Amino acid sequence: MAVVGLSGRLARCYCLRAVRSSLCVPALQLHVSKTAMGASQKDFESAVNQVKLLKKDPGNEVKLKLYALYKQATEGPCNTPKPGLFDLINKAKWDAWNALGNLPKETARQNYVDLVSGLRSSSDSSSQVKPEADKKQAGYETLVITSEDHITKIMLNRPAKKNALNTQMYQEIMLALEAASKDDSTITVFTGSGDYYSSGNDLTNFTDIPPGGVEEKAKNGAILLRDFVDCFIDFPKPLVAVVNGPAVGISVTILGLFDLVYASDRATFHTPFSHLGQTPEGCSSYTFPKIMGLAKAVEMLIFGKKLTAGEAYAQGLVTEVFPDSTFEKEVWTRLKAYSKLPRNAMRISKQIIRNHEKEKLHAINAEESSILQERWLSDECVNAVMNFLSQKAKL
Ligand SMILES: CCCCC/C=C/CC(=O)SCCNC(=O)CCNC(=O)[C@H](O)C(C)(C)COP(=O)(O)OP(=O)(O)OC[C@H]1O[C@@H](n2cnc3c(N)ncnc32)[C@H](O)[C@@H]1OP(=O)(O)O
Repeated sequence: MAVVGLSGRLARCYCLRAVRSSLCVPALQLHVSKTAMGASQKDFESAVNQVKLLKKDPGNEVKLKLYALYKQATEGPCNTPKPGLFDLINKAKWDAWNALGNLPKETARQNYVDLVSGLRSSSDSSSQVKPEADKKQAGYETLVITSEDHITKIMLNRPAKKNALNTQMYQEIMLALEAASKDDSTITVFTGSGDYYSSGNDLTNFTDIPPGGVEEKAKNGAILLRDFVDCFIDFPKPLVAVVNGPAVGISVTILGLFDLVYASDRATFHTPFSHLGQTPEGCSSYTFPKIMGLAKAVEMLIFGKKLTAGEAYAQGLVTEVFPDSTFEKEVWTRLKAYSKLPRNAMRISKQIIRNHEKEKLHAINAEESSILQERWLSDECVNAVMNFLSQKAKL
């Protein structure tokens, strides 16, 4: 009976794809609307990315203009109810969008591109950034991104929170992957700052409830999760995880979508899904049994067994383990050598190795996200998250 009920809900969730662009944030809309329009859509997407990288804050008035043009370009004339008088920020956004009336989508797109281009030139000419500092990409708050030696390094940067992934970090990672897929690096590397690689999903993500209530929260979370994991499935260049310390939850599951996983001997790998009333994501319900065999995958994904780096290596999740004392030096020497290999050959080899599974992975990701959408509303999950938050005095 549960299965019948669930499949009905799954079917409803598939239908949600059609309205996805009206529910999610710009970064996600960017991801799903790529094929919708012609040539200038590319310029528009690139302008959307460039906004995130502006070196100078353009100020609220310009931000509202950008917001309004973005909405008009992607959704057309303002079509949402006017926010209440005291909802000041959303009302200002609504007013700006509504003021564009019936401006055609194409014109809005062009105006957006022009506005960003103006902002970029004034931002570039006014900034006096030294070449050394240019290695670090601006515009990210939860990540530190550097490009050097043909390697783009994406470092999770919330060390005080053990690099837990909050909504902003999910969105910034998607943008960073989009940019890295197009930059001139040959390989892309993820790592964590501080003592953790990542403590997984930020459990306070569950506390910020929108006006539509917990159902809307769960629906948006499932869309975000699905788009996030899709970015990893589709990433075209060799993707490397440099696991500098413990890894939990989604930061572990998506390792199955990486091409190399190097771990410090201090790293551990933990997926406490049942403990949290949750279920596997990141395609791990498929990749883990494939990588380590069903028995070991079940131990991790259902029973939450925490693996040491050595165990994760023995089970095929980790490519190689290094002593913590020499970890950084050894790994980066290795990666610098790999990054000099011919870019196209590596890219095409990855395609050959991964492409025949892509469709399957997308379907699995959709199913896992949809099941989690239901789980997040369950008493089991709510109680577990409340428990963590109250222990940490977040409530
Ligand atoms: C779009 C949604 C997609 C959702 C996808 C779903 C994914 C599923 C998962 O990822 S499940 C995994 C969820 N993660 C956890 O369950 C880990 C929770 N954290 C802990 O158990 C511990 O914090 C620890 C073991 C990671 C570290 O313990 P330690 O005692 O060393 O450190 P603290 O607990 O004091 O942590 C320091 C501060 O960091 C905060 N923090 C750590 N992890 C998280 C987290 N996952 N979410 C939110 N906050 C986290 C912790 O609260 C401390 O904050 P404080 O200093 O302000 O108290």
